[in-house]
Amino acid sequence: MTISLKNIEKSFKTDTVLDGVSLSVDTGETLVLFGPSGAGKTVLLRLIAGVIEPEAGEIWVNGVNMDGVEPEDRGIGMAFQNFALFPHMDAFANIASPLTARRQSKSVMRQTVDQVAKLLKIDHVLHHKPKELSNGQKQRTALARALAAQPSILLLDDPLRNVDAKLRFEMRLELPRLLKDQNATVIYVTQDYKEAMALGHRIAVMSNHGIQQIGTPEDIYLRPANIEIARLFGDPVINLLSVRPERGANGVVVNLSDTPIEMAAGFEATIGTDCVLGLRPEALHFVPEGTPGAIPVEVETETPLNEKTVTLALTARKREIMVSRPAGSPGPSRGRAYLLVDAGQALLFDRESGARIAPSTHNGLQEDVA
Ligand SMILES: Nc1ncnc2c1ncn2[C@@H]1O[C@H](COP(=O)(O)OP(=O)(O)OP(=O)(O)O)[C@@H](O)[C@H]1O
Repeated sequence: MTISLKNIEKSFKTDTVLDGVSLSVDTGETLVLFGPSGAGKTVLLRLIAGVIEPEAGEIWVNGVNMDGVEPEDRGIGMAFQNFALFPHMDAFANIASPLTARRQSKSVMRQTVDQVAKLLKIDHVLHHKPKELSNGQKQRTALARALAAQPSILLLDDPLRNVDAKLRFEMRLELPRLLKDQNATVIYVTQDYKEAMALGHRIAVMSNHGIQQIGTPEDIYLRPANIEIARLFGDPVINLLSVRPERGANGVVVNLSDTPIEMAAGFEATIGTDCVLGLRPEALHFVPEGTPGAIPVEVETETPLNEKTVTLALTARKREIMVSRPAGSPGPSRGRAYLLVDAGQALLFDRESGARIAPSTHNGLQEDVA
């Protein structure tokens, strides 16, 4: 089942929420809608579900225009933020409700409910009524109900929002497997970039009434369309430093701590312009003094996190740089140190517009931007 949106426009009174949104989702694909609160993610799901109507544009499901098709006739499963559980039924009956309606046999029903309940870690509360469930459990019950129905199209609105960090981590690993088994076409809303990267075959980044960028998690992380998107993905956040590229001995360079960093090929057009250099904390590496191209810095603090160690360092002009390295790997905890930049991962943005500057290839063409 495919979904295709063409130039969708939606306003509430005078407030424009979506201004010309187009996207398509393939059969079996999980597309994540990611963006800040109020970006219009829920509104987009509700439009696809048919609960509200767009002012303009078209919604196609599997090649059929949904204009005038009632929500219940669209064959779409949903789990929305407000749970919408039946209060008089226990969690089991809630999850089983779409199967009951389809007159599934008791044993198939039991098996399906048990499987999703186990996966979502609510198998111990199946006999609880909604009022006896925590918000996180209610949310997982609603998600379990949507999954148990095994619809070909599934719209999931931030289904792990109220779930604690540890469980979310586990779900990020488990959910893609289940969705793959079901071969469902999924649109999944989240505000958590790690969830977006773990679950999405592609991610659509929404803000300012539309989709700012759509691409694979790798595209978005390594080739963000602009500074705003670069900042939304990654923890610690990407380092952003004002620079003016110059011509160096072997191509274009930018200066940090009075040391030239050689950029990858293709940035000649940026020479002398005001740019912002984007360096992911993991694209910086501590190296011994005297390593060619290394930048001198002063290490201020070191913070051990679970799987990585994050170091705050200052350049000669007291600009802050965050460096991240795998936990347990050696690195300085204070004082003078030297950093080598992975030039292939260094990004340049136009300082005025914030747009990423794509390097031109040797034949003068720009790289493909998603
Ligand atoms: N029925 C409505 N009437 C008026 N305004 C609405 C209505 N539904 C949504 N909006 C507005 O549309 C905008 C987008 O809302 P939406 O719920 O889609 O955001 P979101 O991206 O899903 O945010 P969150 O991540 O917080 O759920 C908001 O400014 C909201 O106030």
